[in-house]
Amino acid sequence: MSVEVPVSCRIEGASVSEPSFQAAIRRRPPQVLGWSQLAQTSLDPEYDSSFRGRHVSTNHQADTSRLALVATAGPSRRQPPETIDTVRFLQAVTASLELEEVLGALNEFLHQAFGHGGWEYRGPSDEPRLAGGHSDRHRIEYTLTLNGQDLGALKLMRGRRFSEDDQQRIEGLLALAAPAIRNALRFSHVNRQLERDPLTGLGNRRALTLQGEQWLADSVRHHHSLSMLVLDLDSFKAVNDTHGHPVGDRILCKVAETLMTVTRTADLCVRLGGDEFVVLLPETGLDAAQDCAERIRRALARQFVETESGRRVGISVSIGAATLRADMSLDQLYQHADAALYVAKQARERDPAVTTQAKPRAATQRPAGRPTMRKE
Ligand SMILES: Nc1nc2c(ncn2[C@@H]2O[C@H](COP(=O)(O)OP(=O)(O)OP(=O)(O)O)[C@@H](O)[C@H]2O)c(=O)[nH]1
Repeated sequence: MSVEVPVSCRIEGASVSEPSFQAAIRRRPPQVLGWSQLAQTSLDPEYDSSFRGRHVSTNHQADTSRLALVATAGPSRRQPPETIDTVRFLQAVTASLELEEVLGALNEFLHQAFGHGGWEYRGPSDEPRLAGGHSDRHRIEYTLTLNGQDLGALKLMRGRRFSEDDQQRIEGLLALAAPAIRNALRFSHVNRQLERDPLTGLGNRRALTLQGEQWLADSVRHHHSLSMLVLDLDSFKAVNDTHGHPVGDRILCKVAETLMTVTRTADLCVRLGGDEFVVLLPETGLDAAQDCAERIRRALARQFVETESGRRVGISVSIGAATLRADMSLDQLYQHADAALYVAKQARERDPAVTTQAKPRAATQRPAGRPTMRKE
């Protein structure tokens, strides 16, 4: 029986294969390994060349500041098992590509073997931090790397110290889990890219749908308000036509930057497409949403982009606001905000000095052909 099977069939297609990892596993065919064998699998110097160093950098010798091992309070009460079912372990950590689930499965195993009470994972770059259990006085932190690739850092905590034996065994399991963590990180990265507008770095329509549906359900469940702003730049076509698309692009980026500055971290700012943006405001009623819209409009009115010839191109925007009412879908919330935007645009066309966004009017209809929130 080969433990290569669950790894390759689960991971193939989602990431490149890891020949060194598979080669190492192939040399240890038995399903159940003793701890000493497992430690050798990952740490045997024979494998160092194929692994290009250890999968797991413990730093406990090189960098003691990363490792806060506190003196033991007494003898260990719980002995780790003498063997580990590597197939079951690999099946558990490769059963999902979701980082949270991979780390959950890993920590479940670690908990069974070492009885740690809590863990914290800090991913590389902008990965969210994940944690489980509770913090405790004895901590050990592993910096995870796989063939030189940063996989983040995992901190384990428990009420008694981690012995040298424990550390070696934990390293063995982390080494086995490293490819699964790497694949989950890639999956998470790809997913985030899919929800991002490449020009401005804001969320896109997909992000709005995913996050919006969740916030809408939360708002209904907890009777919280939820509001939406729909923004559309004024005469943006003329900006493009007069100054060229690169200047138009810089204006779109400036709008995104301003939205991120003016709104709260809890709000979601997305570029829906073209010169249209949406801000979703959780726990916000209509009055507060309109205040926010006015803050955005004023902030944008102070911004400009300078052309190569030194001309300053200002930014003008119309904004519609709407708040969630009973039985509204996300798309209906968008349509209400969009109707308010339409009123604001019309008012501005009649009188360019009109500044504020209009309230939604039930009777207001967009001309046919306007995109709905769901349309790609
Ligand atoms: N620079 C740039 N322009 C874009 C992009 N996407 C869409 N556009 C342009 O945005 C313009 C939007 O034009 P319209 O929808 O007519 O809007 P408008 O000129 O702002 O008109 P009003 O909304 O009525 O004030 C079009 O000229 C599109 O080509 C982009 O990524 N970059």
